Formats: sequence, structure tokens, C-alpha cells
Amino acid sequence: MATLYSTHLSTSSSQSYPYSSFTSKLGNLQRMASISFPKRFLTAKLSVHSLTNSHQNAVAIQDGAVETTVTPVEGASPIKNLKDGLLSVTPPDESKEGERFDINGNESSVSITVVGASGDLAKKKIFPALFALYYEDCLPEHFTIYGYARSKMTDAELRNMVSKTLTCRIDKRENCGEKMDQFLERCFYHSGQYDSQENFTDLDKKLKEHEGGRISNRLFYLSIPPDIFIDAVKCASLSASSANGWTRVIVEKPFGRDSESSAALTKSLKRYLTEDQIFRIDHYLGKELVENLSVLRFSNLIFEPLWSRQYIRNVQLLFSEDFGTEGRILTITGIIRDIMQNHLLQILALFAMETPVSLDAEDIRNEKVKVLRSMRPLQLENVVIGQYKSHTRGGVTYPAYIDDKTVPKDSLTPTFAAAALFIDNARWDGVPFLMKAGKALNSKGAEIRIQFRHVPGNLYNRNFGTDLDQATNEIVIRVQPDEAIYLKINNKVPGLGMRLDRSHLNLHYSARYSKEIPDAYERLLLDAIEGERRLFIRSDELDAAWSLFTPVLKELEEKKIIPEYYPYGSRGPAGAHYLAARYNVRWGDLSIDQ
Ligand SMILES: NC(=O)C1=CN([C@@H]2O[C@H](COP(=O)(O)OP(=O)(O)OC[C@H]3O[C@@H](n4cnc5c(N)ncnc54)[C@H](OP(=O)(O)O)[C@@H]3O)[C@@H](O)[C@H]2O)C=CC1
Ligand SMILES: O=C1O[C@H](COP(=O)(O)O)[C@@H](O)[C@H](O)[C@H]1O
Repeated sequence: MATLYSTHLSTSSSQSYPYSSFTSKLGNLQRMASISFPKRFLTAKLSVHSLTNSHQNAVAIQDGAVETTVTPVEGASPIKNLKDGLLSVTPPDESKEGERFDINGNESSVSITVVGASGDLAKKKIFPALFALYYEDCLPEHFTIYGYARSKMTDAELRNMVSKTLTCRIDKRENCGEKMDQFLERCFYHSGQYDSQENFTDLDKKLKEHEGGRISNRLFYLSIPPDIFIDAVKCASLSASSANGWTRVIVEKPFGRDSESSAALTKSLKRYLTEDQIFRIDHYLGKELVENLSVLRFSNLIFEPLWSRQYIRNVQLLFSEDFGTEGRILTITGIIRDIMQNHLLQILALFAMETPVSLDAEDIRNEKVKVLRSMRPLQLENVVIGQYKSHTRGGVTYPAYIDDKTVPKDSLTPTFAAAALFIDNARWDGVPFLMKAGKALNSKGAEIRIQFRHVPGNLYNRNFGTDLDQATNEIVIRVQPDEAIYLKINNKVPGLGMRLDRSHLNLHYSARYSKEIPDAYERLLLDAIEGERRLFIRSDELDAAWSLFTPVLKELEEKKIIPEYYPYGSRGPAGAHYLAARYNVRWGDLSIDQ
């Protein structure tokens, strides 16, 4: 820390930074200090400390300058001179450096290349998420977006394609059309092969033109089928990497189809990229309520003490879709690879991990790996698989999985699975973690259910009838749709008698928060741009995840286990109930008081 009029600002970590000018306007009750110093400190936090504690600080960071207002609290004497104050700057996180400014304060740019821009994911998720970030002013000043794919398209055609999927949030409609036009002007297209270094060199030239001599930071989003990941990574890395900034690559799942292929993919990626450059995306980690899991656990005293085998009877991780596969890649992967091994397992790891040392990406990922490595590989006897069959309802016939043109008629690929997993550590010993995931079911949603044990010696047992399980507490974290967290409790029905019912203590997001919840891809894209790795999967996490599922996946395939067939639009196969019953569990999503 240093006094205000020194020529150097010292930081709390005792680094000092030069600043070029300083002015202050002294008022009677309010003093305003305006300081300008290299722009890279725009991300720094500035605070003013008065010599006494009797002054409140307000800090506004504006383009190119930092303004701070020092206001005496009621009853305190006005500051006579700003020299009375001390000023400190918290330095920007160096690991995220290279984003807007280099070490000398030179401006930088970010170029985002969507590889596979003509595809479904790019249209449905990536471009709309980028637009939402642009609308919210979250993208850097100098950014360019390039679509890259084999299809022939002009810039105008790409813009036309992208414009069809852009929307503004319900609560953010101001200047929406104008913003869309401005965003589209920053989108360009380059047609090329995924395995052509020459084509990527041409892309490099175009990117350089847009970067205009600024520090160049480049993000490649691989939105292409997995068998061409390596070709694209090789060409992007060898021919279109940034020469003076960072180069990062977002990789979409599937990350292989078992332990061996995943390890081979990682090995190949690492021929061209370092682990720090690889951002393996699991979009469920970007969902609001999944991110909130840690907040819920670690910032509320009431939850963490209950978070163990002592109080929790079982945990359920549920995913359902009310539509079928409709030609998508499930044909090769199946629901275990598509949903369980990644989305549900990631949620489980966040749910069950020990308290991380800090919120740093590596600390969190270390804890996730630990919990995954404490798990027993899934056993065949703990899995039920299903496949949907055709069903006619209300005069409409819904197709079977095998009616899809891309699916062989004798396919045994599961479109539904239920599984019981166990964590062999002190916290979770013996607690079943039940997963259930399916397509073409009767509802669409994703949730976490935590069912608690019985109250010992419960005075009110006789009010619950014979089914005591129905009277235990349950926390439901509804990830989607209609985000909510609620706790099921037993409550006295008002009146002169003593009748109990099950009621919900409910945090219903749409009622509590007026802001629309950002799409998971927005958060993840922003994190990748900012170099925040917390929500991306590290390679050892991925290895641990695959080692839990690979043996059973092999066994299912080798033994050609026949799935239980369930009608399109139903609740799934009965086998899931038997599996849960083996561990004294009832699926919470099927109870009457959901
Ligand atoms: N769609 C989704 O909702 C989700 C997708 N993913 C993953 O994201 C990635 C992209 O998904 P999605 O957009 O659905 O994929 P697409 O099948 O739509 O493929 C994207 C683009 O890749 C090119 N492409 C497709 N097949 C081939 C091929 N055999 N050889 C060379 N190029 C090909 C095509 O572009 P062109 O012909 O113009 O070169 C296509 O437009 C995949 O890895 C997928 O697993 C993950 C989660 C959800
Ligand atoms: O990764 C995938 O996720 C989607 C479901 O994502 P959501 O955000 O809409 O819940 C699923 O449909 C797809 O099969 C799977 O690959």
C-alpha cells in the first residue's frame, strides 16, 4: 500500500505499478479521486482505505481510469486531504492474463473459431451463446468470430444462418435487433477441410487481418464429430495458433467411448496441445443449479453437517427427455456414455467431494478426482438397461428407437439406464447413489434428490401410518426445467386436530429471481475466454470417470445384454424399480408428492 500522491501504487501483494497521472477533487463531504494507469489494470480491484474505519468506499472502474469515491459515514469527520487515505490495488489474476492487455498494456484481441459451424450444435447453442455474451458486454472489445466447416458459404450466408437462431432474453430486449446486427457484422466464415493445414493457414491469414496487429488470443471450438477432432486440432495448432497470445481449444464430448479410446484421444490431443490449452466441455457443469451445488453445501451451515452417510439414506441423479434420439449420435454411444458417464457423474462428483482447499480450478478438480477414484466400478448386477419401442397414444404413433433410419434393426443400444453406484470412503460408505437416465420418457427434466434417514424415536411415527419412508426429509435440486430447490418436510395441518402432511420449503427460481438464467454454454464460453478452468474436465478426471463405466460397458456389449423394452412416452422399464428396491430406495420422481 502507498499514500495516494506517490508515483507508484503498491499492491497488497507488495508489487508496485506505475501510474501516469492522478487528480483529486476535494469536496466537503465527498472526495473523488481519478487515477489512470495502464489499461491492463482494468480488471484489478481498487480500494481506498482511510486511516480510520469511519469512511465508506465506493469504487467505479471505467474505461482507462479508475474512479473512487470516499464518503465519510454518518457522524465521522470529513477527510481533510486525500493524503489521509491509503490506496491499494489488488493485482489482476496473472493466470488469466493475456486477455485484454499484455504486460506492457498493449491491447489484445480474441478470435473465436467455431469448427463445424454448419452443424447442429453450432447453430443451436454456440452462436446464440456468443450473441448473449455480446449482448451482455461480456466479450472483449476486439473480438472476431469465424465459422469454419467444409460447406461452401459466404459471410452473408453464415450470418443469415446464424441470425435465425439468435434470440434476446425476455428481460433484455432493448436494442435487440441493433445488437444482433452489430454482432453479425463481427461473424465471418471460412470454408475448409478439417485435415488441411493449408486451409487453416488461410484462416490464420484472415484472423491476422482482423486482429490488426494486436496481441492475438485464439479460441477454437471443436463442434465436429469426434473422429475428426485430431485432424482439426493438428491443423489448428500447427497452422493457426496464436503467435503472441494464448491458443485454447474447446473439445466437445464424446471424449472416447471407453478408457482406452479416451486415453488415446488425450494422448493425441497432447501431441499438439498442452493440458492447459484443452477445455473439455461438459455443458451440465455450466448449468446454474449445478454450479450452485458448491454454494449450497459450503456456504450454508445447515447442509454440510448433514452431508454424509450419517444422515443421508440415498442420493438420486435423474435425467429424462420426452423425445427420442431423432437420428443423433446415440446410435453409437448409448445413454450410459451419452448422459451417465459424463453429466450425471460430474454432478455426483461435485455433490460428494470433500471441501476443496480453495475455489481455484485445480483445488476443485483435485477433490472431484479423489471422490471419483474412491468409487467402485459399476457392476453389471447394478445396471438396468432399456430401449424404447413404438407406442400409439391418442391416435398418434410414436416411433421405436430402431425405427430410426440410422439404427440397425437388431440394435441393443440402451436409450434408458438405471444404475447403483457406491463411494467407498468414510463419508459415503454404504450410501447408494442411484442414477436414472432415459430418452422418450413421459417427462423432461434433470434433478438431484437427496433422501434422508428416519428421525430416530420419532414421536410422530403413528401419524405416518405404516410407510415410514414416505415421511423422511428429501431435498430436491431441480436443475431443469423450472429451476428450484425444495425441502420436503412433515408439517402439522392447521386446525384443532393433529394431522401431519408433507409440505415443501420451496426456493422457486422464477418467483425469487427476475433475471433469466443464462444458458450453460454462455457461462462455459466466457470461462474459456477468461481462462477459467474450474468447469472443464481435466484428463485425470476423465480417466477416473471412464474407469468406472468401461468394464460394465464392455460386459453389456460382449454378453449382448438385451434391453428391457418400454413404450415411447412411458416411465421406463420396471427393472429400474427392482434395482432401487434392492437398496431399499424408491425413485423420488415417481412419488405422489414429488
Ligand atoms: N448437437 C448437440 O446437441 C450436441 C452435440 N455434441 C457434440 O458436439 C459435436 C458437434 O455436434 P453436432 O453439431 O450435432 O454435429 P454435426 O453432425 O451437425 O456435425 C457438425 C459439422 O461437422 C461436419 N461433419 C459432420 N460429419 C462429418 C464427417 N463425417 N466428416 C467430416 N465432417 C463432418 C459437418 O460440417 P461440414 O460438412 O460443413 O464440414 C457438420 O455440419 C459432436 O462431437 C457432438 O458429439 C455434444 C452435445 C450436444
Ligand atoms: O449432451 C447431451 O445433452 C443433451 C441434453 O442437454 P440439455 O441441456 O438439453 O439437457 C442430450 O439431449 C444429448 O443426447 C446429449 O448428447
